[in-house]
Amino acid sequence: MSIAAIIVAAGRGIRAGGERPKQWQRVAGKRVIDWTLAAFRGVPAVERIVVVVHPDDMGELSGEPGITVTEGADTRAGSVCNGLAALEGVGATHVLIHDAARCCVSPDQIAEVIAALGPDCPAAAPALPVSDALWQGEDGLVTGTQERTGLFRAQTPQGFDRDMIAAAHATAPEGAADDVEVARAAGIPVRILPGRESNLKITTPEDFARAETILRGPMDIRTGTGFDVHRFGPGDHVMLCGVAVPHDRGLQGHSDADVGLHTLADAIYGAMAEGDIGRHFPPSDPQWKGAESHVFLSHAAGLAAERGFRITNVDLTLICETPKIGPHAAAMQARVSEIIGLEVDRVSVKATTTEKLGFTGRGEGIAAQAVATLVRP
Ligand SMILES: Nc1ccn([C@@H]2O[C@H](COP(=O)(O)OP(=O)(O)OP(=O)(O)O)[C@@H](O)[C@H]2O)c(=O)n1
Ligand SMILES: C[C@](O)(CO)[C@H](O)COP(=O)(O)O
Repeated sequence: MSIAAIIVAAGRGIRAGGERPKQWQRVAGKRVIDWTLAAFRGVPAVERIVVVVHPDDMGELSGEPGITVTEGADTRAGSVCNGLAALEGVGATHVLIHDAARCCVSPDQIAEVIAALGPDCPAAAPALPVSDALWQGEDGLVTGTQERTGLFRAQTPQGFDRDMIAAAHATAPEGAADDVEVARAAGIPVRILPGRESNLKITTPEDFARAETILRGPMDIRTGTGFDVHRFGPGDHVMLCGVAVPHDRGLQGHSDADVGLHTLADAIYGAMAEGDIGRHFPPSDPQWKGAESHVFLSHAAGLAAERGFRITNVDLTLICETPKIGPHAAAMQARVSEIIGLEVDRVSVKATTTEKLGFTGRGEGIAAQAVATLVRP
C-alpha cells in the first residue's frame, strides 16, 4: 500500500469570518493549516501530501518542505478532483482526503483510517453517531421530529482506493457534500470508523476557541519550591524582599544577599524545571557582584511569561529571630507584587522564628522558603 493525502484548503471560509480564509488564520500559536499538516506529517505511512489552495493563495505555502501545492476550484468536489489529478502517475494506491479546516485531527485518527483500508475495504471514514434528538423547525418553532437511529456526523480524513475514488469523481453528480457521497454514488461501499469529538471542522467564529482549547491540551499547573540561607556579617541593614530593613548586622552574599527574593526566584525557576538562580546568574560572574536581587526575580518571572505561564500566587516564609519582619511585611508584599507584576493579594510574605533553635535561632543568619504556582492555559 502506498498512501497519499489530499488536504483541501481552497475554500473562502465565509462562515468563519476574519480577514483571511480560516485555514490561514492562527489558532493556538500556529496557522490552522500548519496544525493540519503537522498531524499528517506525524503519520509515517503517509508518503505524499498534496495541498489544494485557492489560486490567490498559492504563495501561502511557498517554502513548505515535502508537499505538493496545486490550485483549487469553485467547489470542494472540484478541489478534490484537482488534488487527485496532481497524484496521477505518482504510484499512490490509496488516498486520504481531508479538510484543512479540521486542524485538530490526531495522527491516531489518520492511522486508523489507513489501517482500515485494504483489499476488502476500498473506502473508510470516521463519523460520530448523532446523540441529540433531531427536530425540523421553521420560523422559530419545532415543526417535526426526525428519527436519529442510524444517523452519523461525517468527518475526515476519508480514505479510498485511489483509482476507485478518481473514477467515482469523474462521473460524480454535482453538489456532493463529501467524498463518501461521491463514492457511494459510484457503488463503492464505505466502512464507518469511530470519529472523535475533537476532530471538529472550523466552520463558524466560535470554532476557533474550541480548536484552541483542544490544540493547547489540558491546563498545565506547576508548583515550585525555593529555599535559601544567607549568613549575617557586618552592616546596618538587611535587604529582604526588596526592602531595606534597618538592623545591627547585614547579610553576606555575592549580590545584595536578599534571601527573600532569591528564594522566590528559585521557586519560579523550580516550577519550570529551570534549575535555580545560580544557573541563570552564576556567582562566578563578576557582573552580579553587589547586584540588586530584583533583577533575578524579574528574570524568573519574565521567563515564565515567555513560556506562556501565569504566576497565580507566591507564598514566602522568612525564618529568623531578628529583625522583626511583621512591621515590614506589607512593604515587602507590595515590592514583590511590583517586581513580578502579580496582584498584592496573590503575594504572601510571612515570618517565623525557630524558637532559638538551630542557626537561625542562634542568630547566625536568615533562611527563607517559598512556594510558587504557575499556570499555562
Ligand atoms: N471550493 C472549495 C471549497 C472548500 N474547500 C475546502 O473544503 C474544506 C471544507 O469546506 P468548508 O468548511 O465548507 O470551507 P469553506 O468553503 O472555506 O467555508 P465556507 O462555506 O464558510 O466559505 C475546507 O478545508 C475548505 O478549504 C476547498 O478546498 N475548495
Ligand atoms: C467533508 C465534511 O467535512 C464532512 O463533514 C463536510 O461535509 C465539508 O464541509 P461543508 O461545511 O459541508 O462544506
